[in-house]
Amino acid sequence: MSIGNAVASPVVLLAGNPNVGKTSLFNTLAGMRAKVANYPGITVDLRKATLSVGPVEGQGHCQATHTVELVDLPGLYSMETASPEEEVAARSLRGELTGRLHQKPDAVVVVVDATNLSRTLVLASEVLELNLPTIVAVNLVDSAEASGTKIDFASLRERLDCPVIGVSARKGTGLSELREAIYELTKPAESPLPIARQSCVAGCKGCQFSARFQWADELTGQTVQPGTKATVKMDWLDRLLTSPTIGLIALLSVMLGVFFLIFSLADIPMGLIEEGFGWIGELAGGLLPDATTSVLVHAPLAGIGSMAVFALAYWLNETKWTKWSVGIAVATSIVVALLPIEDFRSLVIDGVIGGTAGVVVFLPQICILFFVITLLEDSGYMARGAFVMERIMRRVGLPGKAFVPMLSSHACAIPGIMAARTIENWRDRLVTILVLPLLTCSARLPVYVMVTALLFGNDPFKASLLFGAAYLLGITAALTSAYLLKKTLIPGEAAPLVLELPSYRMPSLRNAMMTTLDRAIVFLRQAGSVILLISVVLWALATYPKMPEDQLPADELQQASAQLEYSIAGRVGKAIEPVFAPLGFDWKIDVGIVTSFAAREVVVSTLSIVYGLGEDGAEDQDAGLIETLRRQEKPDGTPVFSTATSVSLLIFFVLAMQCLPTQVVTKRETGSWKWAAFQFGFMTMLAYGGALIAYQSLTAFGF
Ligand SMILES: Nc1nc2c(ncn2[C@@H]2O[C@H](COP(=O)(O)OP(=O)(O)OP(=O)(O)O)[C@@H](O)[C@H]2O)c(=O)[nH]1
Ligand SMILES: [Mg+2]
Repeated sequence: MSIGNAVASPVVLLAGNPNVGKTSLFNTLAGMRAKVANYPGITVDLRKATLSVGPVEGQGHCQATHTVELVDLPGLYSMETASPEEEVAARSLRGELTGRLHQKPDAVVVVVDATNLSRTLVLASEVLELNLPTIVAVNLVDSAEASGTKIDFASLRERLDCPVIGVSARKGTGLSELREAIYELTKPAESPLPIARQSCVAGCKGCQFSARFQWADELTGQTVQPGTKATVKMDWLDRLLTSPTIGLIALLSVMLGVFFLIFSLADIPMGLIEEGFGWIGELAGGLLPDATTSVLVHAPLAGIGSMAVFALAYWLNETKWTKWSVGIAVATSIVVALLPIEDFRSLVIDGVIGGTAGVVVFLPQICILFFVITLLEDSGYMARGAFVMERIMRRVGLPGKAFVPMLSSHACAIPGIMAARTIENWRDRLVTILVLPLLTCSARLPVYVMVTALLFGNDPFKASLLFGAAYLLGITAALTSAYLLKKTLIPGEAAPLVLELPSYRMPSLRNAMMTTLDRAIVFLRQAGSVILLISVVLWALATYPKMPEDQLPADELQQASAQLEYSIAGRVGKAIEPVFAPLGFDWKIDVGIVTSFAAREVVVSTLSIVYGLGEDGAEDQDAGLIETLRRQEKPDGTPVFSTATSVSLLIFFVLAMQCLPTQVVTKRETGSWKWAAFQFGFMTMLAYGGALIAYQSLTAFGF
């Protein structure tokens, strides 16, 4: 333990080759939920957790006596590294990253793969030579056992001269022993003996690498008895799945299957959520103060309610209560308290409930998507997909290593852009970062579902085809943009992928459920904070200023929409109408386009507020967003959401850069606002151009 910093817990590093299960072990040991998948290069930065350790007592339970800081490192193949994330791991091991960790490492757990000991022990030999207190954790013993492999742990322990423990991060075996071993190495000792291990490559100059491989091979030969139940040979399957044509067809079919599943399974839960919100709306309508309530009752009630909503949104978004945020909350609450009763009812029913309901109904689709994708990733299939895509990616000048960032960007561009750190070459990395936000992230899902439901409400097959087409458009746009960037602004050859195919592993249901839960929480948090607040602001913009009584049209059915046009949102929408008219958008859609530049999902809530307010009678809310949108007509009596307009809207949302947080991360990772601005510019142009072409050609053909 470092001297002079007596309170800090000992630092224990989890190191090892990529894909040996370090993060899985970290998650099970410390109860964390860091991202895990069956291909290398998932973890790209340090992650820390507190772990209680102690001796094993009685029933094999670990008696916690002190805590250590457990650090999950990115995987690395060797201490002599090339890529930035491997560098992070190597420097942490050498104790050079003391700025990020409290202190130099006190102990290391080298994780090796029981099903591939000879390869994964190579790094262990390098780590052991750092002469730190070290434990070798042989992970995946469940898989090794299943194939009948026998490992002589006692012999390994003796030859490596350090504790060697067989563990399974998946099944939880060996974890108490591992905790105890960590405890033994980190407990305060009177006068720790310096460690001086012998190098397995001593006396070998210039042949270090091959000498290490030879050493690891020999050691494995002496201590491992290969399984008699030879592992199921999947070579033929891999040949098919990684072949250029069949592999691509397989990948497309798998994805189409996933979308079909989304549409056929999400219907019922989506209906339930919609009904639930309808019911909440009715309940609120009944409970809220009405014209008969005294202002003395209504005003304080409204003020307190508003404060409660702010508290919820701040809490969900982990916003600190600063002078500013308290000021905004108090000021808004006072305004809300002073609202006329009718406006207050509309704020709650149309703004708060309508705005969040519009987005939350898409939760089932997001859950199903992440559940299935996580299972696919964990099984090892996605790594085969990587091989297929790699050929195409290399042709357009993207490095093979861009696959993982591209795959993560299908959840959210932010972790995708961070994952691009695995790409060594700066130009390659820059191009990858610039095109990643073109891939379909989960925030686009609500828009995709809305449009597909508008067009093919009752046909899950056609809906999944259109959905797939939107994904494909994103991928094609990303690849084409990368190609063009490589040809013009940022030239250079792309490095090929040197990825070995991970073996198929049984996907972990628990992992899939946890990932799904995480994504659901992120989504709901966003709905309950950012989207809720934007919805309220938007409601205000779409409600005020009020049209003077004497100007309201006599026909009651036209009053609401006249009032909407008179509001600030209406005026802005009308002002920019000429800009978007060639794309087939009316001014109400334009309001949605403008608000969604902060966050894409907002367009859905905007449309439900704008069209909800524009229709007479707020009671219409519980008809559901899709029904409301379908009913909308242009002055000439044709539907607003015609095929051409719907497709154009979809294309706009596939291609547009509408996410402030992503822009901030692009700036951080590229070191300059210039690239973030460039990204915004080219994507917006692409979106406008794509939607324009689609709308104009579809209308020309009479759609
Ligand atoms: N059967 C089995 N699978 C495991 C075990 N531990 C991890 N896995 C699987 O192995 C794969 C890789 O796990 P990760 O924890 O992401 O590996 P990692 O070492 O952190 O990988 P990088 O971060 O890419 O270096 C995942 O598919 C896990 O589900 C285990 O004990 N048994
Ligand atoms: Mg990891």
